[in-house]
Amino acid sequence: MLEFDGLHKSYGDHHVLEGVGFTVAPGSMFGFCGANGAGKTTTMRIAMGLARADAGEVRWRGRPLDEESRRRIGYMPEERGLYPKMRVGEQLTYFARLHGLDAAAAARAAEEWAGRLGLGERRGDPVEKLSLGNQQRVQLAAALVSRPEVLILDEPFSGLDPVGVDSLAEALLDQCRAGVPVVFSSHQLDLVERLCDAVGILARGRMVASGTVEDLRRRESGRVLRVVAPDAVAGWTRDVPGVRVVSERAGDTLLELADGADDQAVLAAALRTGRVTHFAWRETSLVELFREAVADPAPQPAQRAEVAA
Ligand SMILES: Nc1ncnc2c1ncn2[C@@H]1O[C@H](COP(=O)(O)OP(=O)(O)OP(=O)(O)O)[C@@H](O)[C@H]1O
Repeated sequence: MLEFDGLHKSYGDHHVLEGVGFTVAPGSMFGFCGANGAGKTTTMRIAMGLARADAGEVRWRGRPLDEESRRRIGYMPEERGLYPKMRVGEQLTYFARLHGLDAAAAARAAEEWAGRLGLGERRGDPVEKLSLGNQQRVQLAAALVSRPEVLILDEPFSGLDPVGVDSLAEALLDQCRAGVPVVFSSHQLDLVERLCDAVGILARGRMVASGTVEDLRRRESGRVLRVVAPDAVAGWTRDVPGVRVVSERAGDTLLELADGADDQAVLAAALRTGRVTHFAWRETSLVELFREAVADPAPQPAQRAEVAA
């Protein structure tokens, strides 16, 4: 297990992390989400020893990470760290050697990863001559080239075109299948939903939601039903208890049902308006779950009074 346990970090009086914790099992892909400035990079930098936690620790296989175990982690920093004038192939070989591969194994791994990430023909080019997206691929290859036991990647998909996204996604899924735990941060929630078997959402210095996307859906406060009844007029659900209208347009209605509200009573009310052409629970997207999780909690009455005073 890769365990992030009770991480606290402040810069001056700014509490960035206030007890962040999550675990990533071998062979699983963890999507680390949160608004800009939520603390994702800080969390990853602490894991890599580039920032010091005020409290808490990160463990791999039950032991706190140290310099030695970090050499077995493939890390892709947000601020990217390539040598612009060095050729792609040399650079990858260099990173592989830094992580302990011998010269022949490093050269083989560099060639393999350049090929797998679509950089085969660019091996002889200096990095600075590559487009940003291709530099991104080199950075990822640099994280993979040492056959890491763990992958920690800070926004690896940003700036990639759809083909780049697919080749990176395939490479990461391969790593997972080989038993590597993968953590990556991303604002591309559709991608996180597609690739990750677990997701964590960071807000206000804590993980406000974590689990599988299915878990998060189950924990959601209400369930959303879509009903299309072309002849219905606005307010047709008025008499059904526990139902809140989310949106209503030309007979196409989204409804949030409180726990215990009767969906069959909704159907009966819809049928009283005429034809019903669609009646189904709607799957909440990760984007909606994210919005709900990071929304500021409503202030308590006492706090409201303070604000008003
Ligand atoms: N060295 C530092 N000194 C002071 N404040 C810092 C430092 N590093 C990070 N911060 C602050 O910590 C907070 C969290 O930053 P961090 O980069 O970890 O967020 P993030 O979730 O990765 O954001 P993004 O999605 O925008 O990359 C921000 O408010 C940032 O300004």
